Amino acid sequence: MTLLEAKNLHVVLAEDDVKILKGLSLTIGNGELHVIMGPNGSGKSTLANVLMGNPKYRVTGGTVKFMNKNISRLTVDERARMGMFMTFQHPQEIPGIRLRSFLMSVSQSTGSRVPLLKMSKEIDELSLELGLESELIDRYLNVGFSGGEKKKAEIVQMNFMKPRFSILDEIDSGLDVDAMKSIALSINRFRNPENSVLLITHYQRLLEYVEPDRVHILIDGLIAMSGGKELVREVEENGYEAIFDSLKGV
Ligand SMILES: Nc1ncnc2c1ncn2[C@@H]1O[C@H](COP(=O)(O)OP(=O)(O)OP(=O)(O)O)[C@@H](O)[C@H]1O
Repeated sequence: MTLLEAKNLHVVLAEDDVKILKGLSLTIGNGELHVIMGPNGSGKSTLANVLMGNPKYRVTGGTVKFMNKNISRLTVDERARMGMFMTFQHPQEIPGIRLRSFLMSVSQSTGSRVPLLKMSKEIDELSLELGLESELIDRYLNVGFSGGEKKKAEIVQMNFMKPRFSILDEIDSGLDVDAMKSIALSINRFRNPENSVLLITHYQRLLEYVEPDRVHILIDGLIAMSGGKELVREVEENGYEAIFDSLKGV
């Protein structure tokens, strides 16, 4: 069953009408993990932001459906309440908010009746699993965290909130080998037939541990090619030039 369907998406920057996505279509089924790769500036983060409803971007054509509902007019908050979640390429520092209390209050605001002690224990277990010091989950969110610690904190949030659809924007950037492996294993443990994931990455390394259902190459605002894991290897070996050339029939 389809979980997310973007059809013929045309997107510009809200402030100056610069075209970024130029007719992009993407369908993701329940339980599937899709990977998006592409050259710098091709529109990967824009796609992530548009799916999540960031008002910096204006959709000038096309539709986005989530769980069969047209969500094009919904706010970020409304999309999050429907089960959409996004991690950021550069997670922001949020002084005043601690990860543990933030997660517990989000959970309560969505009607969870799980006792606080049990929630707190789950947060500890998830952090331990990722090798994130428990001291960090009681510190202000991302304040003074290293790059890798910020990414791990994002994955703790995903695992705790259990969103139907997670967009992971360069979750692997700046990670050492061990951190990369623990994040990959955590994504694998998170996967189930109900939860879908869109993974944006530049590298093959994470995909040594995470098995994608589909890989898409985004070039100049469009999905230029889709396929299996072999596409990742092709990109790693030949770069995007070879894909450009094959599209032009060179
Ligand atoms: N908020 C913004 N302000 C100005 N330009 C933007 C903004 N967001 C995106 N762009 C421009 O849109 C294009 C696509 O950017 P985007 O960040 O989506 O690319 P990307 O594929 O994620 O790149 P990278 O691999 O470098 O992260 C780029 O030319 C970028 O400069």
